[in-house]
Formats: sequence, C-alpha cells, structure tokens
Amino acid sequence: MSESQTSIQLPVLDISQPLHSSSLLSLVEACREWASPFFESLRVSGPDFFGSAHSSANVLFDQQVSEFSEILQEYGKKMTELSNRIVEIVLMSLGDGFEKKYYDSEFKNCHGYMRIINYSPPESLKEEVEGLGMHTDMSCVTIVYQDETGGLQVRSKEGKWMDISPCEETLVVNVGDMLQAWSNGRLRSSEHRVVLKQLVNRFSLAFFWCFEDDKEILAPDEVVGEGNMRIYKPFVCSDYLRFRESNEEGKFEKVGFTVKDFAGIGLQM
Ligand SMILES: O=C(O)CCC(=O)C(=O)O
Ligand SMILES: [Fe+2]
Repeated sequence: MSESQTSIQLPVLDISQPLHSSSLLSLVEACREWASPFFESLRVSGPDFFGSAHSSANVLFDQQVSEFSEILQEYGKKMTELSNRIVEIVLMSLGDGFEKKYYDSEFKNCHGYMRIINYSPPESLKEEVEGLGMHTDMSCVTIVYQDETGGLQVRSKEGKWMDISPCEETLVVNVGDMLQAWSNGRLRSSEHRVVLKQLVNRFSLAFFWCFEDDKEILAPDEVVGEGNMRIYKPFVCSDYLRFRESNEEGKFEKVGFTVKDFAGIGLQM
C-alpha cells in the first residue's frame, strides 16, 4: 500500500517578488489544512522489514547501521504475529467458529507496515496543539505503542475526546476502516488524534495490518447476520485508499472522507 499515489497542488511562493494577498491566503490555508508541523514519520514496510528499514538507514545515516534494521525486522515480525492473533480473536468474538471459517479465506494475505513517529514539542501549551488531527486508520487493525508522554485520544460516539493514557507493557489496538466495512459496521473504526500536552518530544510506533490492495471487501452474509441490512457496497481496497488520499488531510469532517462516505448504502447507523 503506498501512502502517496496522488499529488496535491502545493502553493509555490516566489519570495523574490512582492507578496500578494492571494499568495498569503494560500500560505495560511496550507499551514492550517495540511499536515501538522509537529509530526514526522518514517515508514517501514513488510514483509521484508529489514530491507525496507535498511534502504532508509542507508540514506539517513552515514555509516552502515544494521542494528537499526535488525531491530525493526524483529519488531515487524512480532507485530505480524500479534496482528494475526488479534484478527483471530476478533473473528471469534463476531461468531462461533468464525476464525476457522474466515481466517484463511479472508485474512491470510494481509500485510503490515509500520510508522515510526516523532512529534516535536510545541513552543507553548497556551492552546490545545494537535500533533496529528482526527482520523480513522485505513487498516484492519492498528497496534500502537506510545511513550510515557501520552496524548493519544479517541472520540466517543457522543463526540467526546477521551485520553488513552500510556500504560506500561501495554499496546493499544485500533479497529480500522477495512475491518469496519468487512464486519458490516459491527466493529467501529475508531476516530482518534494526538494532542501534544507536554513540551517534550513524543515518540510512537504504529503498526498497520491491512488487506491486500486488490482484495474486494464484502461482509460475508453470516457476519451481516440474518435480518440485518448490508450497509456497505463491495469495494476494492486500493480504490478506497486512493479515495482517502485524494482528499486533503484535515478535512475529515467537512467533506465525505470515511468508508461510510465511500461505500455506505443509504441511511447509516
Ligand atoms: O502517534 C500515535 O500515538 C498515533 C498515531 C496514529 O494514529 C497514526 O499514525 O495513524
Ligand atoms: Fe491513526
């Protein structure tokens, strides 16, 4: 799954010329609407986490540091095992024997990638600072490690932000859009964000476990359940990923931006 298949029009300012108010406006919009200035991340893709990390390390570091790639290979392997186990348990929770019925037929080609994230500290905490704006993940499940700084928040159905406080030896698992669609909305893709609450760097690792790009997502009849309406049209994963990437980040609430907007049928929950 690639994260940047479509391009957006970035404003270009020629600072050798007098600045017009229109160019200042586009600058203000760019600062407000696009990615947080506090967020930076490195993506490492599986299944060859070593190779992916190594090619970045070669660019980032002067010397060869295999240790970095080896650690990420190990982390990726562990997270892959954990994701498989989580999917199995989630299937069991959806119905008796569902893990046997659906694990191999639906989930065995899933793949993972991770994001190593650094949030730089804001200059002051006078107002609430978002390090990462509200979004849902496009994965089936995401496994998040956050350091002791905290700041991860999830939105309740009523729209209230709740802190997910860091807890030693514990990882956070989010359901993502793909699993929401596959489960016909029985599982809810969590709306979450990161707020910066301390004047220190924040470090996190997010591992995304996703269906293969060319998979068509269609909730099995038995998962929908007798007498229930199907609420998503079948769709191909890569089409949804493209749809999400072609919407500007940050406009989550203003424009249709979720799996409901993409594949929802009629009235939604
Ligand atoms: O940094 C975090 O704790 C969460 C990151 C996240 O939600 C994401 O990368 O999708
Ligand atoms: Fe996320």
